[in-house]
Amino acid sequence: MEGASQADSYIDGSKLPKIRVVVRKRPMSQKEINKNEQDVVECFEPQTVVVKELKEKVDLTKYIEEHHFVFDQVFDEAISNQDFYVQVVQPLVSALFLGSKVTCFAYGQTGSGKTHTMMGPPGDSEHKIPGMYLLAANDIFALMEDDSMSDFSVYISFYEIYCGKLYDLLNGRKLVHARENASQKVKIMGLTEAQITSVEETMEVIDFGLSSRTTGTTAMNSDSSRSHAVLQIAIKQDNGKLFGKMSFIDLAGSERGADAFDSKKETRMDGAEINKSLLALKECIRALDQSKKHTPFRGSKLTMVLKDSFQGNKCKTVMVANIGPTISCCEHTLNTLRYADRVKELKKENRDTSNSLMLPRQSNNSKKYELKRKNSFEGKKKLTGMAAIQNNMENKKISKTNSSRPQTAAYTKGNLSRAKTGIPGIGGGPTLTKKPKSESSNAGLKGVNQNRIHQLLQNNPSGAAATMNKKIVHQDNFENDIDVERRLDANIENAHRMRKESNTIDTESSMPKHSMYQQEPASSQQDYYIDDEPLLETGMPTEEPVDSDLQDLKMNHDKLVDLILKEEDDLISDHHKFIENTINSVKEQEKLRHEVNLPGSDVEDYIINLDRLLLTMQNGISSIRNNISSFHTHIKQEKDLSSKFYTMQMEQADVAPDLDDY
Ligand SMILES: Nc1ncnc2c1ncn2[C@@H]1O[C@H](COP(=O)(O)OP(=O)(O)OP(=O)(O)O)[C@@H](O)[C@H]1O
Repeated sequence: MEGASQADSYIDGSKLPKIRVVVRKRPMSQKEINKNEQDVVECFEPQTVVVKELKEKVDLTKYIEEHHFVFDQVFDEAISNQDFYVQVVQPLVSALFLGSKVTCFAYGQTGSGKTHTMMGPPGDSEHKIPGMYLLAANDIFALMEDDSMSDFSVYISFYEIYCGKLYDLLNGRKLVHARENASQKVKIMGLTEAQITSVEETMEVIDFGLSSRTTGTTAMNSDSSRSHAVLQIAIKQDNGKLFGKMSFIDLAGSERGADAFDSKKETRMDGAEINKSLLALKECIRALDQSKKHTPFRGSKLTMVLKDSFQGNKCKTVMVANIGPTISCCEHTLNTLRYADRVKELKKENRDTSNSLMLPRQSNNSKKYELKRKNSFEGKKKLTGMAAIQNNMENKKISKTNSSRPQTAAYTKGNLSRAKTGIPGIGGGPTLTKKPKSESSNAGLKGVNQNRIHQLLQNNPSGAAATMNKKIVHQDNFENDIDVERRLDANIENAHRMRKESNTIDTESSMPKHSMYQQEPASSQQDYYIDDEPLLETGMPTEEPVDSDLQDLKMNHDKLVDLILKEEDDLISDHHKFIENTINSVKEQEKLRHEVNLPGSDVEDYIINLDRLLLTMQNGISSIRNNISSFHTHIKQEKDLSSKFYTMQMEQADVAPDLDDY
């Protein structure tokens, strides 16, 4: 993307397809370079990615099998976050201001670059490379300055889905529950939604959420690769009505699905849940892509809370498949690409072999939409961002640790003035003056029109970062050291060379030069989706195990895991109710005891009432203990089923056909 001007790159949000699937390859890490690992992934922009898998025959000779995939767009290791944003996420921001619900998923194995893409690499505020969250926030607040948006406000929520449960990252990781209301809308009860008015506040809030994400109480749930992180930015009218919503989902490591059959119960539970949610996600996106009447959003908590992002013509979704480059992650890379490929099967006519973008780059079509302006919402909050969150938490007397979170120098308010952030693009943009409400409300019943969005995004502040591309690429690295810079430079040069050299894919020349490699005849390899069966043991969310007995076992196991997770939820809420009832009962008993001591009291009446109260308590205890016992039985069954599954799978692997049979 070097050299592409912002104007050339602008993609009109109204022209976006419902689903886009893009691939982003990360560069080699220093560790991988030190280990002399091979780079086995080649991206042929704009749409093709080729993975060279090293295989072994029974006679131990090695050969390469090439896997070709085609997506809406692929990006190699040379792409910076800024350029990636302009190509992939900025069109979503444009669609957001047309009133769409837009969603960006980052999918891939642990360490493939999901967080790097969404959050940017770790770094102090001076040298922080922004990820998609902040780049989008930057544009959102630039667009919010438009006169037509004066009666709208921006809200942010940030939560995590771990083992089928929702945790509010802006409220001390408090457990919250999703409920479907009478009009079948899914609401997360009690989820913190903070009003934000600037990029700086957005940064503070995200940073706060992330700090509570990494301070989990157990080693297991503090591992971010085991949970999905959902960041939602909502634009609401002043009367509280939702106008548009942008959701970023940093998905759990895709390889975690394989943990469904681990030896530890905890690991199995969340492995099964991750597996289930990634499968359900794929089905929901496919349903959206194919405009199906039924969307199976009830398949998992993840898809349930994102229900409104899967329905309606205005929903726009981008799935980013992050992949690693090396031979050691080859299997996971293939699984990621297969998953992404199934999310949206590109129709033949969309498989572009030319070098042009599939998407229209610019539109003159100015689509206007009508919005009713209503009187100011009286209950509008005064406090915004972190101040609102902290105020809220203080009011609720939430744990000390959260409210007294140490502010890092980088994110302390005041340190974050636009001019000082050091974030490429923030501070360099045009100054847009916001008209007073009375003036803008004379403007009529309009929102931001497409031409205006185009104009603002073209000139947007983050566009200033285009001039810093080289710096960004250098800083988008692992250890920020000189070696890594050199390596990245070399990688970038390589990528450019490859791009130039390869309008057609030459299997022979693009094969890694290594003595152990022996080229297998490229017979079937021109075709796509070679060796495309899902493999259970790989960690790829699995659809159907190879054998029907295994399939039955897996289905039963899934059901049992669902049941256990439900039992856990029910037990916690039943226990809560029991405690409340017990407190009331104790108060009543205390009253009875007081009354029976008064002169002339009816002792027989006292005994009857006491018996009633004790019986109710006893029934409560028995009911909870029965549920505990049934829970233990299911846990045992799940363990047996899991080891039976594992044994059968191993047996099947033993009798797997010889490679030569293919
Ligand atoms: N495009 C990139 N350019 C430079 N470095 C990258 C890129 N993508 C990823 N990295 C680096 O690779 C390492 C792993 O990336 P990251 O933490 O984003 O992976 P992840 O998929 O989010 O893993 P997890 O699931 O564990 O959160 C990090 O050091 C990150 O900075």
